[in-house]
Amino acid sequence: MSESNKSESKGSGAASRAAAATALFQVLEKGESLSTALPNATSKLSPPDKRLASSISYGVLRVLPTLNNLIGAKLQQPLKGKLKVLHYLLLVGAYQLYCQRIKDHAAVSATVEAAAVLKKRNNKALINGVLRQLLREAPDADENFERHLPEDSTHNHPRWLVQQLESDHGDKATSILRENNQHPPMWLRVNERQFSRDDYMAQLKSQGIDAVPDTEARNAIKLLTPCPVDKLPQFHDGAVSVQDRSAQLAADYLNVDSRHRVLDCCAAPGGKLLHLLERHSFERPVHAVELDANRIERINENLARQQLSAEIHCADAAAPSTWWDGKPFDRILLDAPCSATGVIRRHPDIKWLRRQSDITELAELQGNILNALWETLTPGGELLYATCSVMREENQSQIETFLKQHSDATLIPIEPNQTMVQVLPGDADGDGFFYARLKKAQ
Ligand SMILES: C[S@@+](CC[C@H](N)C(=O)[O-])C[C@H]1O[C@@H](n2cnc3c(N)ncnc32)[C@H](O)[C@@H]1O
Repeated sequence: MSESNKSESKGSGAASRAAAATALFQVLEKGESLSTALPNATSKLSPPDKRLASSISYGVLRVLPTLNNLIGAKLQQPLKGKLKVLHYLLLVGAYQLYCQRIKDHAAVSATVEAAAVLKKRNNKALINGVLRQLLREAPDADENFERHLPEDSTHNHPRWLVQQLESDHGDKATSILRENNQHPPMWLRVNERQFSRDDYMAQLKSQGIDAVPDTEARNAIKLLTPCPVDKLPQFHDGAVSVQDRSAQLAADYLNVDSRHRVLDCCAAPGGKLLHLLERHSFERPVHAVELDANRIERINENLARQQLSAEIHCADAAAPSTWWDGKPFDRILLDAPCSATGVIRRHPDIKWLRRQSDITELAELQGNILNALWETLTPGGELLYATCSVMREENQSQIETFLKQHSDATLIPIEPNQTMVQVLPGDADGDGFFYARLKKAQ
């Protein structure tokens, strides 16, 4: 390797650590979501450096309190103000040593160099000092490293969330907390217009990609190792999409056929909409409502990839007078905006961004949308209420309140003996989701 290549690779190692620290700073100090902060922080990095910055940032957010304890014990005083970003750089370093088990001097050097990338060259000695101490104490690769990590009694969750999960789920709270800290698998949805699931499984096998079918969601396949979508056979022709198996249950639970007039409410990025369109050749256009114009772009991209279409309204679902033509719908899917507490393993930033007060505010918003949509449903029609939340207030309590206020609404079972379905994170290796099916009296 030439001298210039050597310095480039050293520089890019530092750049990925600096980008991870910047993304973490934006999430934890500025309240940005990781899905916004990370692309901004890594925009100039090469694909491998992007992947490294991403795996470090996601990983740090999974075990944040544990790493904070580890760093806190090494610092004489907390890093504040303009130096705060260096606290996040230390977390990045500690994560590599303890959790990625990159117990190597090169990882430490790259993280120390990252201080310069962050324009904190004068503080390199501080980063070096703390990380060298951690390097000495971190376990060897074949040791049980977990016993070297400080205990965190809240399972690396904020206390309010632990308490709420215990109150809502009793004994199951511990397994939810544990699942939330796992790395989620990659699930695919096979487009049954193009392939049977068995045929697509065979395609994957021929490419050396190991996968298993889900036992319940009939289009769902779990990859045993995540892989870039470009490597998936005919991905760009719409043969498959990436979608968790629990989200795929919506298409079964909606109880829809091609004669129905259908509304997909709160539709972006269009995962469930596309699933419905792949399965049914509807006689009339499917309507979709979404408030966020930028996210509608995502629906349009997904429709274009699959060469499918829908009637899309950029509007507030809670105000039907602004988007509804007055013709009632036979089936409505309401995939309501929610706390996303069922998908923390995919979005660990949710643990730190969500506030307890958000839950009540979201429940109110969901209730408003649900009440407004009920007017647009035909007598005898059905509405499927869905969230990716595990909070009672957004789920069971929401539906119980609705039933009390609407004498023309009844719950119809989704599964035998189950009127409301709460899938918990990790059930069948899927995300946490809630479903309830409401029928309007004739
Ligand atoms: C859970 S996501 C929907 C996911 C989507 N159904 C899918 O399967 O890809 C909720 C969506 O609701 C949208 N939303 C939030 N408030 C809304 C409102 N008042 N009216 C319409 N859409 C809204 C959000 O912008 C977000 O895209």
